[in-house]
Amino acid sequence: MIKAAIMGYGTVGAGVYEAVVTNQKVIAAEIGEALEVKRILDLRKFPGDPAEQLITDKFSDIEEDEEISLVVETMGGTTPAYEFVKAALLKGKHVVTSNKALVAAHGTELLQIARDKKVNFFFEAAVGGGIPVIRTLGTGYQGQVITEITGILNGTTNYILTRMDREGAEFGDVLADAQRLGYAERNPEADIEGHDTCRKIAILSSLVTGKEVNFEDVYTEGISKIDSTDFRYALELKASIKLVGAAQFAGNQVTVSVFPLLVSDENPLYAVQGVYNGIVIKGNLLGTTMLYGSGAGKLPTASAVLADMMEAAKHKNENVRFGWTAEKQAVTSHESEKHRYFVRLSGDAASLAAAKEQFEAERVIQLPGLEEVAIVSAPMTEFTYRERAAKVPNILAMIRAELSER
Ligand SMILES: NC(=O)C1=CN([C@@H]2O[C@H](COP(=O)(O)OP(=O)(O)OC[C@H]3O[C@@H](n4cnc5c(N)ncnc54)[C@H](OP(=O)(O)O)[C@@H]3O)[C@@H](O)[C@H]2O)C=CC1
Ligand SMILES: N[C@@H](CC=O)C(=O)O
Repeated sequence: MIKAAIMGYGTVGAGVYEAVVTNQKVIAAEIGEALEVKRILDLRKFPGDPAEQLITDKFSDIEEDEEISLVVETMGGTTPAYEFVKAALLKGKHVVTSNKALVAAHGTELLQIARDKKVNFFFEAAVGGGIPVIRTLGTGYQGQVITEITGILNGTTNYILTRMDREGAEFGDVLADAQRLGYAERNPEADIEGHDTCRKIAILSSLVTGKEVNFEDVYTEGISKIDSTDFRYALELKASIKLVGAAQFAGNQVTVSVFPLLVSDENPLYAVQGVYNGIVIKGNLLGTTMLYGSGAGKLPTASAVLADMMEAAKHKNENVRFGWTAEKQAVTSHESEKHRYFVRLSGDAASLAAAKEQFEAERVIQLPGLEEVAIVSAPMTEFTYRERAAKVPNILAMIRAELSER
């Protein structure tokens, strides 16, 4: 019998408990013994909950319990998650977490402690919710060179953008729905301003390079400036707007950034709607693949946590080779990245003339009833865009664009 503890009985933690109880027969058949949750750490009491008797508010009840060999961390944030996870690993317990803030900030150290202690530190649920992207990167892509990852990695923002696009819904209303459905972070600014996507693409990039990609080196823009007029233009361009984390790997040249992207209906990410995530991975042998599935929510996320628990149970006495080393991976400035740019301008002739010239405009879009105009630029680097934009008066907004030339 494997005895586990869950730290944090919120959306994901409760999902993990439910998954372990509901699927106990399947789990036992697969790992050859029963998996039981012995303790749950939370500050609240949960009267009437099926797990009520397991709740404790003392971490020492888990840390000091030698029967507990597997700890799941689903509290979120880094304090006290870092302290508790480190202590559990140092006690020789396996740790599974869904907490990307923890993994991005302290993953390097925690992976090393796990290696030293011959236990495992797994975090499948930290990226892509229920999508097994981390294990797929580690096993399914073995032996080939990964050149690019572009992913919709945040369920909350994709849910918000989809409803703004499809229903013309207001940003604030749909954010409240995402919170009610358990998709959003405790502080939803982490979703909206792109910080959550930033941590996720930094984690994926660290896994690809085998070195630590510091999330603080990742250029990050969120979706708070996207408005309903942007979606009117997107419709005209047969496109939609997605928040993406994008990384390119060319030898030791690595660029990683997060930004809203106009994607045409020919791009596989266009079809990724609602809380779903889609992660396009390019490899030198396989070409392009896309992983797709629920990016947030109670049971989809619990499914990824449970898979990690099973993997730890199958490797009780060994550390599975996984993660990255303490070597730092330099991240090249995002100014070298090349895009097309969708640029909105106030409608005066001088602005439009300057924009057409500076951005080598491939398209000009004038929508009825708007006292403004927009262009789609030729491809150019961020550096060139910024230099040229300084010469164009009255730019209202800019969104990077992945549009075909039709
Ligand atoms: N929700 C989702 O869809 C997904 C979430 N994640 C990640 O999983 C983690 C958990 O998310 P989620 O379940 O949504 O968050 P919740 O806020 O729903 O749950 C966190 C739980 O941990 C408890 N908690 C917080 N601090 C402590 C503490 N010091 N001691 C004991 N209990 C504590 C909270 O209690 P209280 O409420 O009383 O503070 C709450 O019950 C986060 O890192 C998140 O980023 C990853 C993938 C998807
Ligand atoms: N807030 C996150 C939760 C999962 O990681 C999201 O919306 O994707």
